[in-house]
Amino acid sequence: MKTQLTVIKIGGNVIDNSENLHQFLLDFTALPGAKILVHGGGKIATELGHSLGIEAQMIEGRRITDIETLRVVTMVYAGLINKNMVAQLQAKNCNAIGLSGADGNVIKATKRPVKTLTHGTPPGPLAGTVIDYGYVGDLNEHSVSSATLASLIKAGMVPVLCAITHDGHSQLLNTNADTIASAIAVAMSDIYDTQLVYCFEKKGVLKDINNEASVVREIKAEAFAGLKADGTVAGGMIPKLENAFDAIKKGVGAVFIGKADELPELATGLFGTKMLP
Ligand SMILES: Nc1ncnc2c1ncn2[C@@H]1O[C@H](COP(=O)(O)OP(=O)(O)O)[C@@H](O)[C@H]1O
Ligand SMILES: CC(=O)N[C@@H](CCC(=O)OP(=O)(O)O)C(=O)O
Repeated sequence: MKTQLTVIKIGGNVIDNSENLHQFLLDFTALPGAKILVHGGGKIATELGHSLGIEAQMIEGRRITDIETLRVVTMVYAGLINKNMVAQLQAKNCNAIGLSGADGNVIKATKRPVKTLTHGTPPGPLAGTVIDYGYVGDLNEHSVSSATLASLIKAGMVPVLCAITHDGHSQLLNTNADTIASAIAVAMSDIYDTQLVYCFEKKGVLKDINNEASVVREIKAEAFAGLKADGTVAGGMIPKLENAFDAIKKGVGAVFIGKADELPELATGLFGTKMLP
């Protein structure tokens, strides 16, 4: 029987609130079994960029990352956020080790080619637009070194991954943190019985975005297109659900989406939204 592993992703809106982050890291530390933390930080990168006169440009939930923006996101994700999070976990007796994808070659990515959008989300205004995302890294099934992550876990450490990857030729790349969490969960499924938990600031996927009591408890893959078409899920929730269903399809045991301050209940499936194949 495989050992259990929980891959947890924490979003930028929670990281931006020190009280919420402190409570989340306490709950994360208390979570039993092997675990990996993946963090975003998009909101903080946008704010820091703005203060430096570098304005954020997002297309379909992904940041256009020119060379100036790459510098900002590297400083924010791999530096400020990652190291603060590791220090806070260490203070809670969790032996965290902070990594970018370049460290130990844990995540190798490929620079996204310039592409023509075929559809847009929702379909319409962006169709046919040629987009150069710049220094954005795409992942494939060979990107994550599961053996290296497993050896850190076996040595008693808790890997904490940021959204910076590399291409193996000295180039750092910016990769969406939801995508990193999904790819790690998929790769680790070869070794562990893996579950993936997406934590953000809402109680789950909501039927009505303004009503926290409207959590959709389970979503089947086949229902996703309809939820997108009728506008129930929008913005950053679209790539999150794409990554969640991708993980389920590729062998991750369970995927949950929900509120960061309900992590214990979320990780046991009591609260939040569960993805179904
Ligand atoms: N049906 C929905 N339920 C919950 N959130 C939704 C929904 N549709 C759109 N969203 C939006 O998606 C956002 C989450 O995506 P994102 O900001 O990328 O997450 P993260 O904080 O994890 O990076 C929420 O803050 C919310 O505004
Ligand atoms: C390519 C790309 O879009 N990368 C993301 C990585 C950070 C992230 O995903 O942060 P959240 O989880 O807080 O949104 C970005 O720069 O916004």
